[in-house]
Amino acid sequence: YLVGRKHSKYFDKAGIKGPFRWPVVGNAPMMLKETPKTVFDLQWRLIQTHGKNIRFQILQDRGLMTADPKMIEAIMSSQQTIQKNNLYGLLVNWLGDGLLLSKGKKWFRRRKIITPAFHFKILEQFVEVFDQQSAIMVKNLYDRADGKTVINMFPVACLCALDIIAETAMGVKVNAQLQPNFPYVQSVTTASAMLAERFTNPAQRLDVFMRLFFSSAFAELNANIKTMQDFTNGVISERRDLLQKSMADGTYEASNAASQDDVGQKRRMALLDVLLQSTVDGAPLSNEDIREEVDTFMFEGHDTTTSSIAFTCYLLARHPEVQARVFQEVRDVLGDDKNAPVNTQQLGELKYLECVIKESLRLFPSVPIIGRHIVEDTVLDGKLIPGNTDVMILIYHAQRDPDHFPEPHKFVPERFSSERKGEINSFSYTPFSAGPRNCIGQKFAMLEMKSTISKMVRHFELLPQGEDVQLVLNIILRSTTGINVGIKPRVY
Ligand code: HEM
Repeated sequence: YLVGRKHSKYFDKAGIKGPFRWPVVGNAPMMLKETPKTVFDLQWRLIQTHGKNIRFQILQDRGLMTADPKMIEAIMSSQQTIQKNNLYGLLVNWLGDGLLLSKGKKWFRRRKIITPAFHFKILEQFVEVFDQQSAIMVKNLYDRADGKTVINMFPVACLCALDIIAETAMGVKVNAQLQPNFPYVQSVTTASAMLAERFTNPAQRLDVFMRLFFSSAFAELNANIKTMQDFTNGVISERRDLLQKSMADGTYEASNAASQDDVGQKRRMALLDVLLQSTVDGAPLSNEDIREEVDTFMFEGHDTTTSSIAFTCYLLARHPEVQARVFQEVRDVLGDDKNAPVNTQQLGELKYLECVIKESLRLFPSVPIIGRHIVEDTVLDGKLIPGNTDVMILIYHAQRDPDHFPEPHKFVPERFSSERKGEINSFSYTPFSAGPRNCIGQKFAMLEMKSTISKMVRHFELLPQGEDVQLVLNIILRSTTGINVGIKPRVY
């Protein structure tokens, strides 16, 4: 009761309003009729009625939703507000204290150690992997390239993204695209789907309820998590042994670039190798520390890029004039040999494609909402926000705010052109978050997306086949109707 009084007092003083709250239960009754499909509309109505900062209460939990760039800036820029909220707890059995979930000193130290793993020199060697795996993706699509067959791009891009992240994070090929029933691949896809289900189904939120009412699903989820962790642990031990052996026999090269192996083949550093060589206060990271981080890359690094690759293909299929411009640029930069591999410099020259991806991430941000927990009373954008408040940053709505984006629902890649630089308020557009807790994989993701999407456009004309998307918040942004296109081989 006292917590409630304090929140009411502070929110009133800050002029933050919200929908009617019932005694004790707050806004819980309003939420009963909402689903992950209706949540975006609900938030939009709340913004229209109460403004861009909205207070809410679900039972004893008090919260603030915001789509206000000034408030978003205050939250994202501050070191005081980097703790995640309870919803992320669903991921803890798999990701442990990895970078996405950790807090306080542990997060700070880990972030410092992991940052060099995403150095440009490391990312540069991954471009070959992006290229090879996207080549497999397009090759697999040719038998459906009749211009009529409806292709849901989500599962297609998902297997490609899984192959890419496994090879770059762990240095192993899992061949998801060639043999999707490989146990590790099955476990990642099954566990991701089951976690998404838990996310959308309030009855499955708490482990105790899962254990009591969904015991077989819970056992299946845990078995899949175990399969993934056993696999990651195996890879880590193997690569630690290799590293120690090479140090012992003098063949170790402490470098962040690719080196040659015994048979003269180029050996790539995986993100995991960088972590194996890192130390905290002189001591190496333990296998368990590394496991949490590698699993975090596997999780954060595949569904997000999948969603973005799929939505970008969808938008290109439905905007032929934009697609024609992308195709022209791709031909100008990459040439007419569809199968010639692409390098980092060329990807850097695909400037219009970059605008297209950015605009696609504006309309369809893979991470449409970020949650934080404000632990102590904190002044944010001149407003005193009480401690013990859950925050939801409504990235999706901030990025469709008509005050900041004229014709907000229209797909206009030119918004991001260099001539119009500076027109977009940085905190109304944050698909990768911003500030100290932003996405560490942003550059990795951009290179990967440019590689896969340019490959699609080089090989196929994308056509507007299939149902339109029906957005649903399901950890990341997905569509209940698929993210559909048709494809026709390009002849040139
Ligand atoms: C289109 C692709 C991607 C999008 C839109 C995206 C978006 C985001 C966002 C919004 C956050 C902040 C989450 C929060 O505050 O709760 C985040 C964090 C993170 N992302 Fe990404 N991400 C993408 C790809 C990747 C990739 C490819 C990797 C790894 C290879 C990655 C690794 C991470 C990690 C480790 C964090 C946690 C960082 C920290 O808390 O210090 N992401 N990402």
